Amino acid sequence: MAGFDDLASERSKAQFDVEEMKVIWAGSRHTLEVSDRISRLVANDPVFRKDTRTMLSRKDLFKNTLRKAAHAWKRIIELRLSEEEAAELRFYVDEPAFMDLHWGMFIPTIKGQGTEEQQQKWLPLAYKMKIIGCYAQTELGHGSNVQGLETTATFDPQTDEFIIHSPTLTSSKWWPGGLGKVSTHAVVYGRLIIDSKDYGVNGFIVQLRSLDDHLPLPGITIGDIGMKFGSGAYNTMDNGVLRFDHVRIPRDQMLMRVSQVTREGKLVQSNVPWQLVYGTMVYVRQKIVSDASCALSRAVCIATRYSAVRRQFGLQSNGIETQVIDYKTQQSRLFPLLASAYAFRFVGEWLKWLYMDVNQRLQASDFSTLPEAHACTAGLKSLTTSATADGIEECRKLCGGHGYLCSSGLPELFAVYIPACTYEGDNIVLLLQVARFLIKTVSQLGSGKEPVGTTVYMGRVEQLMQCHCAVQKGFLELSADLVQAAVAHCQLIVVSKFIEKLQQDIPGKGVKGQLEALCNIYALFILHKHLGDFLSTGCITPKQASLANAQLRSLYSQVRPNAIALVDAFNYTDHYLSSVLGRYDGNVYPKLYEEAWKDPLNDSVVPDGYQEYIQPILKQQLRNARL
Ligand SMILES: CCC/C=C/C(=O)SCCNC(=O)CCNC(=O)[C@H](O)C(C)(C)COP(=O)([O-])OP(=O)([O-])OC[C@H]1O[C@@H](n2cnc3c(N)ncnc32)[C@H](O)[C@@H]1OP(=O)([O-])[O-]
Ligand SMILES: Cc1cc2nc3c(=O)[nH]c(=O)nc-3n(C[C@H](O)[C@H](O)[C@H](O)COP(=O)(O)OP(=O)(O)OC[C@H]3O[C@@H](n4cnc5c(N)ncnc54)[C@H](O)[C@@H]3O)c2cc1C
Repeated sequence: MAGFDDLASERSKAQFDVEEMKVIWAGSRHTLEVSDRISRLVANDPVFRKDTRTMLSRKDLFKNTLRKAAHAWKRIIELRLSEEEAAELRFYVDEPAFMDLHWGMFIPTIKGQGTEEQQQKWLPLAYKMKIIGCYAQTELGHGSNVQGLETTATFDPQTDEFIIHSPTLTSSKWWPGGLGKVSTHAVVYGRLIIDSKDYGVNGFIVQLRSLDDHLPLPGITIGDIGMKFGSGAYNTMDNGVLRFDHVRIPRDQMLMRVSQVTREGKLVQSNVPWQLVYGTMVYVRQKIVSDASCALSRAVCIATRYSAVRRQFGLQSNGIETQVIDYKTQQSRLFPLLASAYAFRFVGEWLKWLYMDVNQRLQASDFSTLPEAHACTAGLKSLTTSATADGIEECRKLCGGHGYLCSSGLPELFAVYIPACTYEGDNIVLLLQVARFLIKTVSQLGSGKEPVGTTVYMGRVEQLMQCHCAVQKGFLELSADLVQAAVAHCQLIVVSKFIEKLQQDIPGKGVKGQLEALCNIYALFILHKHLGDFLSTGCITPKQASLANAQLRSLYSQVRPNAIALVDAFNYTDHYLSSVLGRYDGNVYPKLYEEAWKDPLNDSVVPDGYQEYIQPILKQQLRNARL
């Protein structure tokens, strides 16, 4: 039968050791073992089903998310899962929820910005989930411009407290996930005011709801901000609105690793840079890059399997039509995305290392690599999320009409994923940060300060000094071009980290060869996409451009017999993929047919509303009534 046979025969063509590739994708044998075990545990638990998600009302959807989150927590406790296993479990439950913000932002903020005393007080409560926290930074009027936040935290020396207040409508906190209906606490970012003087934005731990009956505490107004893009999708999350009316908190609830306010109301700066107030964003952006490879690989897995099952035109001698994956146009759209998924995986691995390295240096009071870490996390977050969002949509199109069905898994994946281009920093705003960093680096070239790390190549490019002079005349005027320069810089990082990966010891028959092909596809595809820039700047000649294109075509042919095995190496369960088109067994058509009948619209043969709205048209009663 079509599908079963197709994928089985594709798998038999693979020219490399898929099991070893799974290890490379996972990062280590240990990580593969953990993710494999936990993904199956989630897939086999009926509470974690997600096939009806797009059909539920918002209230039912949200309650179901709460049920899953509670069940996940119960399983984590019962099975005594380690921190790593628990994180995998939350990942495979695959439903945005308040837990993401509690574990992903609230706890890391206390760890990164709290003093040791504050960590000792708050972290045990948060780890045991005796309190649930979120990250309340963005306001109705300001998100990108963090220094423009309006919420105030005024020190009252009489009572040794801060008064947290929302002075205007636009100062209402707006967007924080987990805030709307669940969180008991938040890290709230507001302006520190002492003796009428404004000391800029700082973080404060604020209790929002009673731990007895969950009602908001006096002076606090909270709610959900409403439905978001798509059905199901991100609507499982209670993104919230929050207002303060002179809410008092003890002085020791200001996060004081960066600066402290004494009992007398004096501000004391510690030796760490003030930018650490932005530290959680660096951490989360780094994570978002790895997550991009997951989302993109998921879409690519669906589109690749389906492209091998789907047949159109070109009857062969045996009377069977051509698999659409054999069309060169399909390959030229699909394989660069497959290569990107691998590229983002490896650059994500490197970024994780960079982040850990910066953290270790910070502990030892070495702050020298913080600007580079900020530029890399900001730029790579921007590049990978934009490419992934576009890539998921391309995968939907690669699946033709059936890709538009919710049962393909792609519409919901797209709807869940696209806000990643906005949250944790709008992608253009982040590229402007990279551009600033690049200009600063260029401006130091003449001073004898050698560029290091990801900017080391700048020392070799003489024209850069002239660029600097031009840019000094008007950063804002040239910002659209500077954004392109920032993207190019980030692409260079992605390609060079892929090459560095290939220089490592890579065991397994044929594995390295496949990765080399993917790396070359990634690099040549970028070159092909920006051919005009490369030619107009004289970086390559027209002859080299056509050689590059020919090489790209030949690489597609090289990858073709391995395509299914390359997506099998992601080791995704059918539960995680939640796609009829991407099923491991390729049994697409019978299952699509079966799925259709599950739609609530098919509960009755004659639809509700027939008598009121269809029958009168057919019987011409409406027209007669008008005559
Ligand atoms: C799962 C989904 C959950 C979602 C959650 C969210 O969305 S949460 C909400 C997420 N919200 C957002 O993502 C909001 C996005 N907005 C922002 O992050 C900031 O407002 C900004 C960076 C755009 C501007 O900052 P600014 O007005 O302060 O102005 P400036 O540009 O002049 O920078 C001053 C200096 O600081 C440096 N520096 C900056 N950032 C960092 C950093 N992270 N680390 C280290 N350093 C950093 C910068 O390089 C510069 O250094 P220099 O040159 O003086 O040595
Ligand atoms: C699903 C979701 C979850 C979120 N979760 C949280 C959360 O948990 N906690 C939290 O605090 N926040 C959260 N946010 C808020 C998020 O961080 C902000 O929306 C984001 O930082 C973008 O800010 P903004 O909305 O102010 O966009 P804006 O800055 O208003 O962007 C609008 C447009 O202006 C452009 N623009 C802005 N500034 C510049 C500039 N300087 N130069 C050129 N162009 C510019 C942008 O590129 C964009 O095109 C979430 C948002 C979403 C969508």
